[in-house]
Amino acid sequence: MSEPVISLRGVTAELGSRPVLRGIDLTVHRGEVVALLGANGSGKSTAIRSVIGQVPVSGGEIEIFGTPRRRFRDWKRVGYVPQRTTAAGGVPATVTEIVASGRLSRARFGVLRKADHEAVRHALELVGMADRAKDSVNALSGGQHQRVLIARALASEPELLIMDEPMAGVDLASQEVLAQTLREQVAAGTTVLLVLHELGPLEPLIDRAVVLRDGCVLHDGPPPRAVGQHALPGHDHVHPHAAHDAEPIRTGLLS
Ligand SMILES: Nc1ncnc2c1ncn2[C@@H]1O[C@H](COP(=O)(O)OP(=O)(O)OP(=O)(O)O)[C@@H](O)[C@H]1O
Repeated sequence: MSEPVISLRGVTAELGSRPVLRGIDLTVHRGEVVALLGANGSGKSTAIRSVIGQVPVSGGEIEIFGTPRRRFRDWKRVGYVPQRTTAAGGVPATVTEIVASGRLSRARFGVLRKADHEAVRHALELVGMADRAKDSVNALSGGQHQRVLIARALASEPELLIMDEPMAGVDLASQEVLAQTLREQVAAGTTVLLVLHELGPLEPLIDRAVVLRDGCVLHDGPPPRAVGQHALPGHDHVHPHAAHDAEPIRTGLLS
């Protein structure tokens, strides 16, 4: 197996006085696409925010590209799409400016050069938003905001993409566009960890699913075929690739 790009071992975190991560083990290897699944409040966002350093951990170890997270500085290698939020947070900015902000980590002395501007334009093309480049982000719909945030993450041409529900609020046609974009990124070797509620058009891309429940890993293995009826509490799921005598996996995604 190739080297781990993300590694969490026994990670615990509290928010307020509430234990939110209660000993998470999670490894994502180079080139893998791993979906983080689980019910609302199970700790998915907190887990990925602990990886990018937005949530302090109280125990365990996190490594990114083999470096302890505390010492990791090479953020240009990482693209992050936060859980759905407006791209500018009410600040007046154009679509290009937001996406360009994702390129700054690669720009020397914070100055964008021709190649950087091209990367920004390319990222906008990848998410089908090139025609809105000059528009104010405040004039975009929720799903368009989401696509701009994805373009911002892609603009630094990251080796690792961490995305929190990237498809939230995105219509099906645009989901297909984004799935195709992601497929190309993955084919080019990008590693992906993403929070999802439904596998949807991304399903064929997912190598592994990690299901959280109450801040613990409930399942780490083949993705469930459907995050719907099949995932209801108590439903015994046998993955079609599993051996015939394999133990059913209780995904319990929604419990
Ligand atoms: N800032 C905060 N302060 C206190 N508790 C928080 C805070 N943010 C999240 N929590 C709590 O931590 C738990 C995990 O939240 P988290 O956002 O990680 O869940 P999630 O699995 O991503 O959920 P969802 O599917 O709803 O996005 C929840 O019980 C939530 O109430």
